[in-house]
Amino acid sequence: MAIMLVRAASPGLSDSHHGGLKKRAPARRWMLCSLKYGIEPGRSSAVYSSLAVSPAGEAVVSSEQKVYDVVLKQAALLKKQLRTQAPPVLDVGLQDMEIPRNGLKEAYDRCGEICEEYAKTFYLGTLLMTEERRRAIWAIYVWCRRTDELVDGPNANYITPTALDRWEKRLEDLFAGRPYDMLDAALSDTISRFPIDIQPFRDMIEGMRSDLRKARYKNFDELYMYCYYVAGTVGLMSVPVMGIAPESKATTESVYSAALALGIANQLTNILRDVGEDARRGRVYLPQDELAQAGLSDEDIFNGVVTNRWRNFMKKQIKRARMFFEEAERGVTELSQASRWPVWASLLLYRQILDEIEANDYNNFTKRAYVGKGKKLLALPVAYGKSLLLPCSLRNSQK
Ligand SMILES: CC(C)=CCC/C(C)=C/CC/C(C)=C/CC/C(C)=C/[C@@H]1[C@@H](COP(=O)(O)OP(=O)(O)O)[C@]1(C)CC/C=C(\C)CC/C=C(\C)CCC=C(C)C
Ligand SMILES: [Mn+2]
Repeated sequence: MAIMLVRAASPGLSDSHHGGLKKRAPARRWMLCSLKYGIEPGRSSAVYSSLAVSPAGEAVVSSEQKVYDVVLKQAALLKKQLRTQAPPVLDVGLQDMEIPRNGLKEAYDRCGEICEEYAKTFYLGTLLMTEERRRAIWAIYVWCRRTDELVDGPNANYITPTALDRWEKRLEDLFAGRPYDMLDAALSDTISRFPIDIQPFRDMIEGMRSDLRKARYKNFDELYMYCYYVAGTVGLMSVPVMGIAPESKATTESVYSAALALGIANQLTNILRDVGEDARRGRVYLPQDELAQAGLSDEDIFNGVVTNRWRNFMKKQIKRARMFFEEAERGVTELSQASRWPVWASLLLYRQILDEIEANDYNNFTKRAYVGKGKKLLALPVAYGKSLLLPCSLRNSQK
C-alpha cells in the first residue's frame, strides 16, 4: 500500500491551505476504523492511509484525509483569529443592520425555545453554559435543525438541489451580516462574536445534497464522509463557541479532531438506532460491503428479522461507534471548564443509546432504543464529576 504526500482534489470540500504538502490523518484513526474493528487489510475498502492506490492503480484520497484537511484548516483559522483577536469575517457589522437589540434578544429566545422543543437533552446541557455561549449554541442548533428539516421535514418531497443552493446563498448572506430572518440574525450575531468559519456550515448543506441523491453507502469510507457532512460539521462549528481551556496543553487540531469524532459517533449511533425507520423510507445507511461480508443484504433489513448474523453485525457496528466516542472523550477535558459539563452530558446520553440497542437484543427494526428519564438524570451528576477533571493534556504532562 503506497502512501504519498501530494496535493489532491477534495471534491465537495472547499480547498484547504496549509502549504502544499498534505499532512496525514493520524494513524490512530485507521486503527479506529479497521484494525480494531477486525477488518483485515485488503478485505475492506475502509481507510488505510492518507493516500492509497486503488485496485485499478489510481491514487485515492480517503474520506478521512479529506476531512482531516478541514480539521487542520479550522484549527489554523481559530489560532489565527485568537492571535490577532480580530473580529471574524463579517463584511457588515450587526450594528449597521436594522434589527434592534431587543429584536436580537427575541431571536435568541426563539432559538432557545426551538432547541428545547426539538432536543430537550441538548437544551438542558446548554443551560449549564455561560449565557453568551448558550445563546450561540442555540443559534447554531436552529440553523442545523432547519437545514436538516429541508430534507427530512414535511416539505422534503419538494426540496431540490436548487433549493439547497438558495439555502447556501442565504448562509453566505448571513455570514456577510445580511440575515434573511430573525433566526438567521441570531446566527449572524453569533458569528460576529465567535471565530466561526463558514466551511462546516457549507459542508452540512453538502451532506443534505447527498441525502437527496444517495440512499446507499458502498463502504465505511463513503459513510464516514456522510457522517462528517451531517454531524462532524456540528463539532467543528461548536469548538469556537465552547472554547479551549486556557490551561490546556493539547493542540487545537487534536481538540477539533475530538469534536469531529463526537459528531461522527453521534451520527453512527443515530444510524444504528434508526435502521428500521430508515429502511421504511427506502434508506440503508449501513456499509454495503460489511453487510455482504456478514452474509446480509438489504432484503434482510427490509424483512427486519433479528438473526445471529444480524446480532454479530450489529456488535461490530456498535464497537466502532464506541471507538469514536472514546476518541471524543480525550477532547472534552480540553474544553473550557464551563463547556465540559454539557458536552460530557450529551456524550454519555448519546452513547447510552448503544447500550439500549443491546438491551433490545439488537432489534432496531421495530423497537426504538430509548434512554429512560432515570438514566438521563443520572448522567448529569456523572457528567459533572467528569467535567471537574483536569485536562488530559495536563494530567499526562504532570506525570
Ligand atoms: C472537543 C469536543 C468533544 C467538543 C464538543 C463538540 C460538540 C459540541 C459536538 C457536538 C456533536 C453533535 C451534537 C453532533 C450532532 C450529530 C447529529 C445528531 C446530527 C444530526 C443529523 C442528521 O441526522 P438524521 O437526519 O439521521 O437524524 P434525525 O432523525 O433527523 O435526528 C442531524 C439532525 C444534523 C443536525 C444537527 C443538529 C440539529 C444538532 C446540532 C446540535 C448542536 C449545535 C448542539 C451541540 C451542543 C451540545 C451541548 C452537545
Ligand atoms: Mn434528520
